[in-house]
Amino acid sequence: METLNTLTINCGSSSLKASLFLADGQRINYCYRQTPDHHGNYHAEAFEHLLRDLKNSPLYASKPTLMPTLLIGHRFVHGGDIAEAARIIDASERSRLESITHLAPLHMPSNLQGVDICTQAFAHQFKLIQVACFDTAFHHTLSELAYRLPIPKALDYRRYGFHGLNYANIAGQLRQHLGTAANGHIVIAHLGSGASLCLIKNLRSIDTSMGYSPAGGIPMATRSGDIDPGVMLELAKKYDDQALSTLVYQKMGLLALSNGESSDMSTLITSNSVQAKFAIAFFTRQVRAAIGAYAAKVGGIDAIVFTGGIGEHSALIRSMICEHLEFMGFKLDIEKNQEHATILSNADSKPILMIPADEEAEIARLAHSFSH
Ligand SMILES: Nc1ncnc2c1ncn2[C@@H]1O[C@H](COP(=O)(O)OP(=O)(O)O)[C@@H](O)[C@H]1O
Ligand SMILES: CC(=O)OP(=O)(O)O
Ligand SMILES: [Mg+2]
Repeated sequence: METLNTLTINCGSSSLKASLFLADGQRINYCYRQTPDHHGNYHAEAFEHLLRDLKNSPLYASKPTLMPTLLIGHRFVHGGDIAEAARIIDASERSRLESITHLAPLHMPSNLQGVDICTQAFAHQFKLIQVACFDTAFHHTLSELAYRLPIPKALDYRRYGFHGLNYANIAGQLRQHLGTAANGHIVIAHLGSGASLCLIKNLRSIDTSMGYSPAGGIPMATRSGDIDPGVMLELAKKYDDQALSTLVYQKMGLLALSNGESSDMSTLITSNSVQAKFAIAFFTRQVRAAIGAYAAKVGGIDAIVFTGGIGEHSALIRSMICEHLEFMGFKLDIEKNQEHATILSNADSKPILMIPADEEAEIARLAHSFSH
């Protein structure tokens, strides 16, 4: 396969992460943070910073006579009903993606904007190949028991599941850490600004906490996760569509549980307030409950993997989640947990791992399949 310079773009709900994978094997990472409780177009400023930084990157270092090809892989949080992990972004794919934008309003508008910004910034200097890589694709292995919602089939809503690019990348690394045990029942807890869990078996998704949209599942920075449909019915009487969407995606979760103090976990951890402690206790209890539910569904789980900004960096949150999981055979090693080691568990515990999220590596791998 021809190796091309590849740029990956990943708009998270609190960040813009990009990586440049250069043809010579070099990798350069870029990360720009923003508060997730902004309205509307909140990745625009981050894109400006990225373009400025890319101007000074090795991408522009050589001056070839022919127009070089640049492969750009974009993380698209929602892929809709298609099973492919990635697609070339042509006019028809673009309009298909536009038609499902409302299903992930914190991500999809920025995902599409990223494509336009890249076209404007690079099309005059590079031959562009832009590829959409889908978070939903990893969950196409879910059985009907896992993807059906308890509503009439004719309504045609299902569980899609998200964070799949990171789950796929982690699944690809598990054999190296666990050997054949990697084929067991493993819960991956992706705890970032958006948060979800995935139960895998034979390295494939068999259940996941997010549902039809990335608003479902466990509570997140500003999203509630699953709540009583009766509450939604009451809220629908009080708010119009736009206000209700803003409430559900931007004003709930940790931000609401901490009575508005912060949606950011590291800020909550450093706070001494009662409401910050309450939000943390609520979050960790819900993550633990999701792990327990998966264990009960399949008769026990063999390993737990923490990933995502919180899962990677917070020893406190990991220890609060694992505190009551000893009965399932999971015990953290206090020192390894503090050191953020890859294997966090005690010698007499089932494996507990920490694997950094690297959606970019998976995006680059998928994009490369379109390089010729
Ligand atoms: N050292 C830390 N301790 C606790 N939380 C942290 C730490 N570092 C990052 N986080 C949290 O990780 C979250 C962001 O995770 P990330 O996966 O980067 O989000 P996203 O991809 O959705 O933008 C924020 O809540 C942030 O506070
Ligand atoms: C799907 C999702 O919520 O992604 P992120 O955690 O990057 O916001
Ligand atoms: Mg993310």
